[in-house]
Parts: sequence; C-alpha cells; structure tokens
Amino acid sequence: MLICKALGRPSGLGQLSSCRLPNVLSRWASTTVQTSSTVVAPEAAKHPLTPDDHRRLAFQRNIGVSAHIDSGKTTLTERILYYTGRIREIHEVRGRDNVGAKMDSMELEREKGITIQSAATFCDWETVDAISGEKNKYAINIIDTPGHVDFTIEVERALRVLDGAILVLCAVSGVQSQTTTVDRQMRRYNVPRISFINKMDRPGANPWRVIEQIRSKLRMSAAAVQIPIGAEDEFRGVVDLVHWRSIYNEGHKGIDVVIKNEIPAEVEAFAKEKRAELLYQLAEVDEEIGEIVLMDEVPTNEQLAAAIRRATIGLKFSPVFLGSAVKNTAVQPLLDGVTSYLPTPAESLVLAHDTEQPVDAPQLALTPAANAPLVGLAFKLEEGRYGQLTYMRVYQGTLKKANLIYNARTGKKVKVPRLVRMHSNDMEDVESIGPGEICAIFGVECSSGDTFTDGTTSYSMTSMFVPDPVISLALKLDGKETPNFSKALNRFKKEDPTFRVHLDSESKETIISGMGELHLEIYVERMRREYNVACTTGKPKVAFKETITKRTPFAYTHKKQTGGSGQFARIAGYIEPIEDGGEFLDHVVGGVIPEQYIPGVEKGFFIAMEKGTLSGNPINGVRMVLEDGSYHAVDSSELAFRTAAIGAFREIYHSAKPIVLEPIMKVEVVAPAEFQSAVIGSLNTRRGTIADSEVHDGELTVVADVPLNDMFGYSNQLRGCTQGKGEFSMEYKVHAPTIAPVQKQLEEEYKKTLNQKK
Ligand SMILES: Nc1nc2c(ncn2[C@@H]2O[C@H](COP(=O)(O)OP(=O)(O)OP(=O)(O)O)[C@@H](O)[C@H]2O)c(=O)[nH]1
Repeated sequence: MLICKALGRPSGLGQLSSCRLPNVLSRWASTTVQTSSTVVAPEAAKHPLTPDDHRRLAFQRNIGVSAHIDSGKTTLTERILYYTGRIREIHEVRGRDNVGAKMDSMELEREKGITIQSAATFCDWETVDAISGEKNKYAINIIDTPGHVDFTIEVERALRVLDGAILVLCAVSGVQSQTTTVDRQMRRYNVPRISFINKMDRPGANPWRVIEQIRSKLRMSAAAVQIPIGAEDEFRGVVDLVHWRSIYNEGHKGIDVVIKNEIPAEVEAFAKEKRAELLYQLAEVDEEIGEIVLMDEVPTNEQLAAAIRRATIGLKFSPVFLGSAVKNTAVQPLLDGVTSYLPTPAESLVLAHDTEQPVDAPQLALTPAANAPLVGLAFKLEEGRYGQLTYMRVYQGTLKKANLIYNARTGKKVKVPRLVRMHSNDMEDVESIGPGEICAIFGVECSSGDTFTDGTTSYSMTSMFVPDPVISLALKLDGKETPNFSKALNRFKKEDPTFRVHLDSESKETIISGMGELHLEIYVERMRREYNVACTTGKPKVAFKETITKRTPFAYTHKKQTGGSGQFARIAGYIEPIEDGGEFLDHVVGGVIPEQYIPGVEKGFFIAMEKGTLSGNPINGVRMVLEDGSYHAVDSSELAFRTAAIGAFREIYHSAKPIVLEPIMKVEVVAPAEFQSAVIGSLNTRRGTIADSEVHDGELTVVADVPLNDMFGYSNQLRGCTQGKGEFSMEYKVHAPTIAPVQKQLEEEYKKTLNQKK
C-alpha cells in the first residue's frame, strides 16, 4: 500500500483491483488518502482512474533538486540529463569549455556559475527491477532550483508543483543554513525527499556525520541505503544495502553501470552493520518492519524496499544515497531511487478550492484522471525567444493544443496555441499533456500562480507562500525616458512575486524591492541586457515597515467648497493593530453612508497604508473599522470619502503609537573553531542574538538573529576576523520592532527629506 504525501484517512480512490498491471505496479498498488478537512472532487466518482491512467501515472515522476548553494545540484542534473540521453555531452558549471551547464540557460547564470531561475526539464529513465528483472521506462520532470536565498521564490514555486525531491548535501559541509531553509519549504508543501550526499570524492568526506546532522538538525529519520566503496580519491562505487549488491560506473563519463552480486570483502562487515542500522531506523517509523524486527526475523529485500517507499512517501523517513556527480559515480542508482521511493502523481494529495463555495468550505482533492475536467496551475512565467512561455502542471484532465482554457482568476478564456515539453531552453512540441505532467504553453497571458480549467468547474488552486521583501533600491534612468523601462519592470513583476516596484510619491523615484542585493542586482542587469535600459541605482536600503500598537478611534470630516459643487464626507470608527497585512471592515448600519461610497473609504485606507508618516515606509498590520458617518446629497462622492479616509488615518496615526519594524535575518556563520570568540563578538557588535553555537570536528557553526540593517559590510568584517576562513549566509526571518535610536534616526531622516522638499 502507498501512503499519500498528505496523511490522513484512506479513501477508495485506488481502483486497481479491476485491471492487470505490471509487477512493479501491483507491488505498489496505490491508495490515495485525504484529510478530514478535504472532500474528493465530485468528478472523481464520475471519472475513476482507468488502467491506462494507473499505468501512465505509475511511471511518471515530478521531482525537484534542491540544496544549499554550491552543493552540486546543477552538476548532478547535468549527469542525469546525460545518462537519460537528453544531452550528448556534459558541460561543467564554470567549465573550461565555456559552454556552461545545460540547465543554467541564462547568460548571467553561466557567467556567475549560479542558478537563478529554476529550469524544468523532461527525461526518460529505464530501470531494470532488481526483484523481478522487469524493464520499465519512467518519464521524469526535473526542476533544478537555485540554492541562493535571494531566489527563494523559485524554490517555493518548484516545490509547489513537485511530488518529490532530491535533497543534495555536500559530504564535507553537511547540513548548511540553506539546507534548513529548503527542508522547511519541503515540509510546507509535504514533499517527500530522498537525500543525496554528493562530493564523496572530496578529502574529508564523511557521509555518516551528514546523516547524523539530517537526524539532529532537520529532525528527520534517515539512514543510508548505500555505503561507499573506496573513499575520497579512491571512491569508485557503492554497496546497495537494500538489494545487497555492489554498483560501479565504467565507460565514458561513467555511462555504463556495472552491477555485481558480491560485496567487496573489505566493506562487507561495515555493509552488514549499516544494513542493520537501516532496519533499525525503519522499524522506528514503519509498523511492518517494526514487527519483523521485534520477531527477530529478517525482512526480504522486497519488504525492505516497500517499507522505505512507504516511510518516504509518508514523510517519516529519508533514504540516503551517496555519490560524486563530478566524478560520475553513483548517479544512476540515485535515479533508480527516484523511481523506487518517490511518489507518483497519483500519490500526491492535490487540493483545490471551489470558488462557488464559501472560503471556509472543505478543499477538494483533485483526481489525476485523463478524462476528468481540466485543472492546471501556471507556476512560472518566462519571456522566451518566441514570446511568453507559461509553465503549467496539469493536475486533473488533459490539456490539448488548440483547446480553449479558462483562467479561474480573471474569467478570461484563451486558446492554447502551442504546447511543449521543456528541456531547459530547448523544447519538444506535443499535442496533449495528461494529468500529473508538466509542460509549457506559448502566448497565454496570465500571472504566476493562476489556475486554468476547461470552464466546466470553478476550481482554484491555493496560492504560494510569498515572503516579504527585505531590501530596496532607487532606480534612475541613465538616458531618456523609454517605454522599455516600464515594460521590463512589469514583466519582472509578473514573473516574480517577490520582486516589487513602486513610485515614491515624494521623491518621484522608482523603487524596486526584493529578497536581497543579488536578487535586485540581477534584475538591473537583466534590464540592461534584455531591454537595453541602463539605470543608476541608489544605495541598497533595508525595507523597513511601520505598524501601530494601539486601538484608536477616528471621527473626521472632509469638507471643501470650491466654486461649483463641493466635497463632503464624514466618517467615524477606529483603527487597531492586527498581525499582518491590512484589513478594512464595514460596520455601518442604517445606510448612514450610502453603499456606493464605502469602496472609496476602503481605497483611501489602503492608499494611506502605502506610506507611514513616521519614517516614510509602508504600513503593515492595521485594520480599519468604519462604524458611522454622514453624507451630503449633492456634495458627497466616492472621491470625497476616499480623501476623508486618508485624512482620518493620517490625523490619528500618531495617537495609534506607530513604531518602525525592521527585517531580522537568520544568519549562519561557519568558521574554524579557533575563531569562536571573534565570530560571536562580530555578531554581538551587530545587535545579533545568538540562537545556536556548535563546534564539530574543529568547525564552528553559529546561528544568530541579526537585523539586516546591521549586516552591511559584514563579509569584510568576517573575513578580517577569521583570516578569510569564515563564511556566512543569511535568510529573512521576520519583521520585528527596531530599537529606539534606530527609529529616531529614521524619523529624523524622513523629516529632513520632507523639509528639503518644502
Ligand atoms: N569535488 C566535487 N565537486 C563537485 C561535485 N559536484 C559538483 N562539484 C563542484 O561544486 C561546485 C558547485 O556546483 P554546482 O553544480 O554549480 O552547484 P549548485 O548547487 O547547482 O550551485 P547553485 O546553483 O549556485 O546553488 C562546482 O565547482 C562543481 O564543479 C562533486 O561530486 N565533487
């Protein structure tokens, strides 16, 4: 039995009994599971999965490759493409051949040797079943995601639409700060993962320490399903602990996989020890294996493989694979691991909301039947050589070329002019795409996160988690005003929800904000290269926010008499702090303010929220409740009520005890242990709160919460105090109240800019 990635009570969706299926399928006969707060989409009963659906889905995998920066994701994916026959030659990241990795298709990515955009690619992988000897061909969609925290939305996007993932770790560095972030994201979307400890060829490679870290730092039960044969330079293959055999790579770039049934004598005892450890770990999370171990029996290889699969898909366990991507060793067994242990699209619980039902109605579990009504999610937009490209995951039904599809958000219908399978920046035209698959369509106007249907249902998929921007930059055009400027900014905004643009009403400057300096720097550079727009940027500024701390009533009259018709609006109510965002509630009774003017009050409230009068930063976490007011038969208008709301808000804002919030970053520093006091000292001088400090094998890891405002220039300071041996990474944690002196300084600076304008 298979367990769905969203755990809960089993439902009767697995309709396998009526069809004959290949061995591999019947062994994994699936039971899809729903939670108590979901119901199955009504079409599931009308369109049960057919034997064809089962066959197709069983051999389909949608996986992501995620990790801390520089762990070797792109290098690994390049090997996967080579071994699956998608590319004829391997090109290295920052390779001497200057071609760059296939998946890093953007010029900037190749130059910098980092992945910026996640790329989707499709490949086939043929396996020989270790138990039955049966050959099976799997279709795998892979998304290579960036490791840099500034591009975190790309990781979010990918995980949203994937069924499983490979978490890549470095055999020397182990669990790093970004690994923890990726782990959190995988948990948020219930994505089961297998772990791949890469760089086994590096001096100091220690997979056992890394596995310990997965258990202790990520709090995930994990055990190796392989042990290495040879270490570091001598690393030449792995022992497969599940099927008890050894696996080596031979031929050009390790293309030939040589499987031997005997285990090298020098590692046999160790292999037995590690197989016992695997069993022990599984017994903790899997009942069937638990019972076998309790009875002092030995499970069959088949039972062991099935238990690993169950526990992995049940999010209780991560099987650990070992290898070296750069040395072309043990990548193919990892691919076998993807097909063996990661879920099929039928095993993922995918939820949608019926927009015709109340917001709090139970979510619907979609069914991956090819003949059910279409539901697909546009998860990524890209401006390609041939126009706008929209990446879509089809969850239910079939997407066909030339068919009409409906955007659930806008209600607009569009024709699908061209449908392709993506292979990084190359593509293959196809006529139709079934449920569980990922494709791209051309020429469809939409925003990232939009749901598409065939118009017969009113389903909408839930949206992604979008973090707040932490840094902003003022942009000034170098040359003359050009339409390309706004064109570029609009496109970037549509592509990337973490990239924001606004015009500062006082300075008249265009301000861009995002997740970090590199994030914004990339967009400025793309603007120059792709749109021929050169800009000068101001100094990066921390994205502060303001909020209020006290419930405060308002009563405000806006009255103006200028020649002809005047303006009149009176409103009363209160504002109060809330956790996040802005909220407007209309509690007016008896029509004291006619209905048509209420939207004006709401608009005015949100305009006022754009800029606080304390420090000039956006306001967050306020609810406005409108309770009373009055109007004038001739002089009232929506505009008058909008102006009244702005006036009311600004008048009482200071009485509501506003404060400034600043982004706090989770900073992780890694350095040789001898620099412990210097590193902790450096974080203390930057108002850091140390959350964790650990020394392991002579290496110090310190985790601290530090205001972003105090992080400028930290890399130089760290270099200086660790003789260049310290490294750090940071990610956004939360916006929190800043200290009084910083708030005072911001207030004064803002007053100065206002005075200069007078
Ligand atoms: N020794 C060793 N080096 C490796 C291995 N795999 C990758 N590398 C090197 O590690 C560096 C980073 O590799 P990438 O594949 O760019 O890593 P990435 O995780 O995709 O990096 P980002 O996309 O920037 O997050 C490159 O210099 C690779 O050559 C490996 O198995 N062994």
